[in-house]
Amino acid sequence: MNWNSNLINNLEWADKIINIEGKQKVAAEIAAKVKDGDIIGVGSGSTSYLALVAIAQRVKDEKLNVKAIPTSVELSMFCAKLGLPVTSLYEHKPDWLFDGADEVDPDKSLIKGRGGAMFKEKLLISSSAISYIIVDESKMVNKLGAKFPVPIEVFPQALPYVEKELKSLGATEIAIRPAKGKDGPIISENGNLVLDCKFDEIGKSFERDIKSITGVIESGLFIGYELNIVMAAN
Ligand SMILES: O=C(CO)[C@H](O)[C@H](O)COP(=O)(O)O
Repeated sequence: MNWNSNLINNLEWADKIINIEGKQKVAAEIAAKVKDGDIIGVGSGSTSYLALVAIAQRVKDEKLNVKAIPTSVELSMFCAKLGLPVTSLYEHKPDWLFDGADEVDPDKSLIKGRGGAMFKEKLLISSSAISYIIVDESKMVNKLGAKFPVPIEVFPQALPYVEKELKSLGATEIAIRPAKGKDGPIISENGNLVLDCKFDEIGKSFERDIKSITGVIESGLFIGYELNIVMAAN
């Protein structure tokens, strides 16, 4: 068993990753982009984890000087475990980043945030010169919202107001994301609630419309960003 597979086997969700071989192949392609001195933004989720493992392997083998900016506590812990030095947006701007997505439409717009990390993920994508989004065929949709609701991070006391505003934007279902392993709602890494919101139609202005509601920290809609979609073969 090599170094990579040891780490992957240690993950509690390793056996749940769909199309692991295809994603590992793409992870190797992403790792091949690493240059000495790079500052790399690290997205959250299982696909990002596979890319991180491949990058850490290259860094270790070739003794590269690379720093990561993780988008969640989970990925920060993985960076530590993999021996990848971590930095922050205070000190560095990412040269490039990789991340996953829950849905990708034909215009390369995304829904992200199954892991609840969309605020930091959007901050990193907005701060980075180049963004690689790793997906497979299962993430491709004709229309955003086809498979996933839109995650929205909300300041807790703003909940009644935000719900009212989301309904007037056309939300047909609004669910407060429940925690696992704790009673009550999930609390994001920024101390907020996460709503999962369904809309019949997601218009081009929706990302801006949702963000303009006082109390909304961020949504998982990524519309009109310059993204490189990297597809894992099935
Ligand atoms: O946005 C995310 C986390 O907030 C993830 O990138 C997205 O949920 C995809 O995850 P996975 O690679 O595990 O399918």
